[in-house]
Amino acid sequence: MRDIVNVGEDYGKISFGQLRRFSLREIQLATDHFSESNIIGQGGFGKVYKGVLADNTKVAIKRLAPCYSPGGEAAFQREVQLISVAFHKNLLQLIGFCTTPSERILVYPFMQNLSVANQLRGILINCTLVQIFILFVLTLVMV
Ligand SMILES: Nc1ncnc2c1ncn2[C@@H]1O[C@H](COP(=O)(O)OP(=O)(O)OP(=O)(O)O)[C@@H](O)[C@H]1O
Repeated sequence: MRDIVNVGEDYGKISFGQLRRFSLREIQLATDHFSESNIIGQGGFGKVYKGVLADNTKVAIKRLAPCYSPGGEAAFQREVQLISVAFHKNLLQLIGFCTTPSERILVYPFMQNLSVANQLRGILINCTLVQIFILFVLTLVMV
């Protein structure tokens, strides 16, 4: 049986499954008030923060970028609805969400591998840039 959560006049009634609804205060405490030092990634949806909940659970907190609107609200509803009904062994299960007039946030389990993969991608890009720079300098020296 799915919970129907009324999240405000703008949203209407949305089915969110068995998701936990977090208060903004809980999210702020988990991320140390969205501290820059807790940013672990940036996706099309917005910034992703590492967080620790009151029960010590490590989470990844996706904060919808304000500039994502006007499509942002619809995208948020779609993402929450789709993820709340999608159960698959390869799909990261959404823990919960937080929504206020100014914030739309998704809470996922923290995956160390995802974060490491992102860091490796950054290192790889940096290495490629260094290689291009070295090739450029060598070309200048040889000409
Ligand atoms: N659950 C998670 N645990 C750890 N790190 C995560 C988690 N989710 C996202 N991240 C980090 O945040 C980054 C951005 O993730 P996000 O899912 O927002 O965007 P994306 O994977 O680039 O795809 P999209 O195109 O949907 O935005 C990832 O590359 C990863 O480093």
